[in-house]
Amino acid sequence: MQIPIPAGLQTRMCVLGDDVLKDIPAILRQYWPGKTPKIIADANTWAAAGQAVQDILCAAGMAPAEPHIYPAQPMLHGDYRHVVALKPIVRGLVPVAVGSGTINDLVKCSSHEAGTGGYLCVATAPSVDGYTSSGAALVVDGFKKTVSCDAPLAILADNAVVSQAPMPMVAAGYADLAAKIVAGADWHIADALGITPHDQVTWDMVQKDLRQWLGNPQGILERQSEAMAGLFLGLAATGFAMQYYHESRPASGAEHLFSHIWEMDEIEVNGEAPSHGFKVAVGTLLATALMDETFALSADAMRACADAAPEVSPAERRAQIDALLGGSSFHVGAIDVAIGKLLTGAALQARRQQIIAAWPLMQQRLEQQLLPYAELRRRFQLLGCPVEPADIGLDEAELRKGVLGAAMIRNRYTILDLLFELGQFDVMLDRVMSKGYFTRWLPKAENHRRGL
Ligand SMILES: NC(=O)C1=CN([C@@H]2O[C@H](COP(=O)(O)OP(=O)(O)OC[C@H]3O[C@@H](n4cnc5c(N)ncnc54)[C@H](OP(=O)(O)O)[C@@H]3O)[C@@H](O)[C@H]2O)C=CC1
Ligand SMILES: O=C(CO)COP(=O)(O)O
Repeated sequence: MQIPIPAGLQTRMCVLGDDVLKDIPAILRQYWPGKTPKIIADANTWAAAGQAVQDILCAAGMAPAEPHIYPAQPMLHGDYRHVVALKPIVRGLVPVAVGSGTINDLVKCSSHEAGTGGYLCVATAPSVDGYTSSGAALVVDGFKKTVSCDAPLAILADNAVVSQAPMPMVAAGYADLAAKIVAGADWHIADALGITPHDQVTWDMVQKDLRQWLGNPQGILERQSEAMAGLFLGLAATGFAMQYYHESRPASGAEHLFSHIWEMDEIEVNGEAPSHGFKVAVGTLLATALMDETFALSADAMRACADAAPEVSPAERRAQIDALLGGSSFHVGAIDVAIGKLLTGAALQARRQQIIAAWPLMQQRLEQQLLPYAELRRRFQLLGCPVEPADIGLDEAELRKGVLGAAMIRNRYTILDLLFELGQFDVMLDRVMSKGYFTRWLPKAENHRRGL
């Protein structure tokens, strides 16, 4: 199946199908005539598809370079330091990324910076929406950000490989796709306030068929071909939306920001970092709960709460940032972002009025947009996604830190900014924590990381 590519994107082809790896030599000759391919994989993805691709290249007389294979352990992370190391390795060659989100991001960024004229991505799991996007989600000097870089020229996904990927990776992809529901709600909020207006073409790329792609979790659990294809198609379409929009707003809202804080804090469960999609699953439930609690209030009730809430001065905000993130590698970045977007005085009052005026519109849009919390949780549970903070190694303090810190690290207007500006951040967080949305946190005594 040729996955449709919106006009004007860098990506030239995206194929999901049976036995597609054999087409790789022809694709390489078409887009990179006369150049030498080099596979970048890790031990797991080498076994899943890398060796097969190398054999196909050799059999086709393409004389591929020696593959670059990362060990399976310690697990590879999307850290910019790997990009620095990879750049000289891929320079002058055609990089062929064989792997999932991390390998793809490392190859995407290093190919771009080494000027290879693009790269070929061979996806090995339906675990993320990043294959088709034009950014790489990387930790740069301790700060998780999306680094802008060219998208792959071609993406191939072989059914036999992606549909046999480990179920936790499939579930992670489902959660990354389900996150687009709540990320869309965040965009509705920003649009209703005139801060980030919708781009209809981008919006439709993600949201038009989203409920259909997500609608058969049982089929995904059973690895039914149509349901699996829908999952991959949805993730690919979302990546294309990021590529088209030139940033990740169509794919990410508060739920991703929570996940970034937890990733930067290197949370672990049983000694392993939970996957991107698993952190996003808990983030998606958390953001849904925050939105449900917030918009359960009428405009009048929210106005009364906001009127009684004191404003936060730059010095007070700075103290909050220092207290929460001081000593972490992302402290300085957070100061720039969070102080930069802080509203005070007349500007804050004007924003509060604007929010209250747009309240009925936001309520109506979010009611249509959001999946009920219980249904979202049921689907995640069915697929084996985490649904409780303890499932991804969070104690109560770390969960709170994710929410408070998420509001400090990105200049993207979400429910978190709205709550902060209304002076209702702590109130709504306390409600979510006390009303049974979550019941299992890691006991503080078991959290040995960083002396939390
Ligand atoms: N650029 C963007 O727009 C986006 C980027 N991301 C980023 O993607 C990263 C997460 O990617 P994700 O795919 O979840 O995880 P990883 O790429 O980190 O892979 C997790 C594990 O799965 C293994 N694996 C992959 N495919 C197979 C397979 N077919 N069979 C067996 N094992 C397999 C990998 O092996 P091995 O370790 O050997 O590779 C690895 O051990 C994060 O850094 C996230 O921020 C996420 C969304 C969007
Ligand atoms: O992970 C992403 C989308 O799934 C990228 O989003 P961010 O903008 O939060 O980095």
